Amino acid sequence: MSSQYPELRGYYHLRETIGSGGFAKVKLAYHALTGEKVAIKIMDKRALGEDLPRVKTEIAAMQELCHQHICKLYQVIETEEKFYMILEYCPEGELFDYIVSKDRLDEEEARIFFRQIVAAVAYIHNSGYAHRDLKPENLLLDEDQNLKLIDFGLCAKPKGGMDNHLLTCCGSPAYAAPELISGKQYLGSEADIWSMGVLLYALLCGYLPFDDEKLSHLYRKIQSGKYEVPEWLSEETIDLLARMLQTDPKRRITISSILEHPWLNHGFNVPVEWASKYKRTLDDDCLTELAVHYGKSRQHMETVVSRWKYDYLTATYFLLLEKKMTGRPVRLLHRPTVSKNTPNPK
Ligand SMILES: Cn1cc(Br)cc1C(=O)Nc1[nH]nc2c1CN(C(=O)N[C@H](CN1CCCC1)c1ccccc1)C21CC1
Repeated sequence: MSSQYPELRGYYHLRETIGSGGFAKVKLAYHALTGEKVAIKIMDKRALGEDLPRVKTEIAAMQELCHQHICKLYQVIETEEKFYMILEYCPEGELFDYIVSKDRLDEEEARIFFRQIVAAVAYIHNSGYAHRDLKPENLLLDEDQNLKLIDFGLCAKPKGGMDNHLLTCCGSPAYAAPELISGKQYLGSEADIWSMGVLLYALLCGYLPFDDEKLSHLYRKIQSGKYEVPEWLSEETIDLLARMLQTDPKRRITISSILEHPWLNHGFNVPVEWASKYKRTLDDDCLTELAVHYGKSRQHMETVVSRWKYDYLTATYFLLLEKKMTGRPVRLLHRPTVSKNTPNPK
């Protein structure tokens, strides 16, 4: 198998394919030095065609975005024919499948998830990005049922900041804002708020507010802004949904007002902590373990890690940090885990 992916040999031990889309596939793998599970998104450049810029967009965005509710990028490998993105592994799969398995979520459970989604989007917008493809398929669950946002291939970082308008129509139709499908100029942040409204509705109802087999009929429904309000929704829920699914983007609720909305804070006495929990400074224990492993000084490791080249060292640092944040020993495997195709050293 690794003969098919020679660039990964010795660094990652590949396992089964866990996802495959048009121009990409995602495989489970183990990072050799830490033994940690990762998800490797493998894209073939030829198959990508004119979608190639999307990959560069996604890589650039994910290198800048470091947040507890955004799927972490550890390493990027580019070869003649392929891109490899080594990403955080989320063992519980897509939020989409979770909603389907439960029909719909009750308010308490939906609120816990939605607070995490709002935290991720507030952080992205504050970093000057808009995701533009928010939907339950792009939200994965980790082992603690925490949400991780993925697929930044359609995200935008408007030049000159978030007040500059975008034009490209993208994302999934059922989650697309009226101004986006009418081909008008739009603000990525406002379009994201609309998609979050559709997402919240899907969490609480188990079906979409605007749906139709015929695309033209779906567009008409979205532009009407009319949707069915089931009797199990509370007043506060109905109020928040109405403010997010506001067809006029200039009257639509902003992310900062969502953070203060009664529904989001019902039963909580702390506001949503949307700032990144990742520190700017490098972690001492991780640097020390790296220094011991590579036989270099701690100072040298700090200098090299700080270059954030998203190479194997960046991945090893982040995965050591992951072990520390989840209360496990900050240790590298001195003899990397032997996989069936690692030849015994002579
Ligand atoms: C499905 N599943 C079930 C279990 Br259990 C774990 C998973 C799983 O996929 N876990 C997982 N961890 N980390 C990742 C994944 C999936 N995954 C993904 O990036 N998955 C996306 C899913 N997109 C949603 C809409 C279109 C495609 C993907 C993108 C291209 C090709 C295939 C899949 C990453 C790498 C970030």
